[in-house]
Amino acid sequence: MVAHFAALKAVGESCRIPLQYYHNNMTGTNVLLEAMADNNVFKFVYSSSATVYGEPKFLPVTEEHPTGNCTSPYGKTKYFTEEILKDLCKSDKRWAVVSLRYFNPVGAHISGRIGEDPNGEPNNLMPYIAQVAVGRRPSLSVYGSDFPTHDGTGVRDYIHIVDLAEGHVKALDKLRNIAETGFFAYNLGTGVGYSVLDMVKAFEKASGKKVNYTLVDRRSGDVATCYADATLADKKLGWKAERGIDKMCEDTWRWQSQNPNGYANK
Ligand SMILES: CC(=O)N[C@H]1[C@@H](OP(=O)(O)OP(=O)(O)OC[C@H]2O[C@@H](n3ccc(=O)[nH]c3=O)[C@H](O)[C@@H]2O)O[C@H](CO)[C@@H](O)[C@@H]1O
Repeated sequence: MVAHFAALKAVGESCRIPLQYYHNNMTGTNVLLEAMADNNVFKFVYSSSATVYGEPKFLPVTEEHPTGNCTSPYGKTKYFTEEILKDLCKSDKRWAVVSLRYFNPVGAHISGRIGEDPNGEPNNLMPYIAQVAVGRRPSLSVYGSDFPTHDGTGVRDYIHIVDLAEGHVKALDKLRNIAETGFFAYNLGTGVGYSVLDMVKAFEKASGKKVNYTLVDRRSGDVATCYADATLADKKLGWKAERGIDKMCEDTWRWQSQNPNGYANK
């Protein structure tokens, strides 16, 4: 049996206060691991994040890149949890852990019925763009236009949520089929970086709507550029991202235009 740990990511992301981040993630990890061992479950997929790498020292970022120099408390919880899991695997050879380091998940299910509906004002780029396009918010604030990137705005590796889900299925298959134990980390990204303004343009094309924006100061903790080398996941899990930026925007727009208020007022 294989357990999945996505719930803790949701808990971490819904908390704004660093102490709560740490408390929820760290306490949750220990309680879960004990409960698993008590029930003879030693296989585990962990939802980690590219934020464990902090400000990239080289690009594209491989799994060999040093971790821990995180720029946010959220990133640190991901790093600390990975460290706990590595120690666990070293000290008890029964454990096999796959840590999936997500780059920037976006998009929605193709049906338009399952999508992202953050509470309050979105923190992340894609839901913000989608809410501006649908008329729910007047304008996007673009955080920083003086980064050393092709247009001055931050560059990220956006990955379609369905590709990400398929990465989990591959990770589960691997855990089911290997005799090997230990800690294994894989980047889940496309290997391509797009700027904030690239995303705005792609979304305008997919939706046919204007996305108004204003250039404002940088947001604290944001790095200039981050994108993955995802070849290890291809080699070891047989996974690679299949959906590009147009598909990410089309599917997000289908969800947002069919559900302008998210899951409310159906
Ligand atoms: C350091 C950190 O906590 N990173 C998290 C953050 O990544 P990250 O900060 O990269 O993701 P965002 O979607 O928030 O931002 C992407 C890019 O858009 C810009 N931007 C964002 C919002 C906005 O209103 N205006 C704007 O210009 C940002 O400056 C950045 O350049 O969210 C991801 C998706 O949940 C998480 O996986 C990451 O772990």
